[in-house]
Amino acid sequence: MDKHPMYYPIMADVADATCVVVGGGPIGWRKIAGLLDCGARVVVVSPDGVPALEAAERDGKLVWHRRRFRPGDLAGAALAFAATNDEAANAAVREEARREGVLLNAAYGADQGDFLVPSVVRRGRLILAVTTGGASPKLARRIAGEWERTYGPEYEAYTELLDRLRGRVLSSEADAERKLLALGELLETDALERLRAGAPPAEVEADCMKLLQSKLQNT
Ligand SMILES: C[C@@]1(CC(=O)O)C2=NC(=C\c3[nH]c(c(CCC(=O)O)c3CC(=O)O)Cc3[nH]c(c(CC(=O)O)c3CCC(=O)O)/C=C3\N/C(=C\2)[C@@H](CCC(=O)O)[C@]3(C)CC(=O)O)/[C@H]1CCC(=O)O
Ligand SMILES: NC(=O)c1ccc[n+]([C@@H]2O[C@H](COP(=O)([O-])OP(=O)(O)OC[C@H]3O[C@@H](n4cnc5c(N)ncnc54)[C@H](O)[C@@H]3O)[C@@H](O)[C@H]2O)c1
Repeated sequence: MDKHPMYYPIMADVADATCVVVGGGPIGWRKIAGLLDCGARVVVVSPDGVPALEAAERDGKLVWHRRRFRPGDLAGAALAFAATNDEAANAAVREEARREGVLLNAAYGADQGDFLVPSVVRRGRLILAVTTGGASPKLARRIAGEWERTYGPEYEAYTELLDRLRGRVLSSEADAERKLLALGELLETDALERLRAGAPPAEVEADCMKLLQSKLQNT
């Protein structure tokens, strides 16, 4: 078996980071759309592009240089994306990324870049991401599809509820041992089922807190 990279998974905050996407076809656009969703400053280099790219430029959402890639285009970039259909251009982007120390996503082949874009399910702050390391993007997509069904929209409110409850437990007056006990109970309530059934989050939170209070007080 070939040796594959031991990818180090991270969740990157790209808000206001300059991300250069080279190539404005459907694949380049998929990366651009994902970056815009995360608040990145997107710079596109491509002689032409899909209609959605035209619209995004018109709306002032990104900067688009309508020309072929040239050395210097990655200056100041935090991340770079090579998504052209031209082998020489993709290789030129790769060379410059190496030289400049810019992390590169190579849409044309997993082994050509520094990082991969996974398939993602978002439920607010809860983010599920999966990759096959380039073996089968379709399998990654399928697994994310399964997660879509398992982790429904209620998980967004549930995650926020857990965050608030956790904060309330940690900032309570109870001693450390009782806090730990209460934290251990956080996932043992019926909050998820109730949120799924449409109960108001504030009501669920109040009931959960009552339960946790008993752990914080009488042990
Ligand atoms: C997850 C996702 C994210 C995204 O792109 O945003 C993504 N590919 C997605 C879908 C997808 N891509 C392809 C198909 C057609 C079926 C097939 O070929 O299997 C489908 C299925 C579909 O569209 O349903 C074709 C394809 N993909 C790559 C190559 C080049 C090569 O491998 O040589 C070729 C052949 C091109 C050719 O024909 O020449 C390369 C990459 N694609 C990756 C990510 C990275 C590895 C991730 C991993 O292995 O897990 C990597 C290495 C680089 C990267 O782009 O980061 C996105 C799902 C989005 C979602 O979840 O909605
Ligand atoms: N990662 C993935 O999921 C995935 C899926 C399918 C294909 N791919 C790969 O991604 C590549 C792009 O796919 P696509 O469907 O968007 O292709 P496409 O041919 O529709 O678009 C390529 C874009 O690159 C631009 N381009 C060409 N030469 C350039 C240069 N020198 N400088 C800047 N821009 C240049 C073109 O003008 C065009 O806008 C494919 O060739 C394939 O290798 C990746």
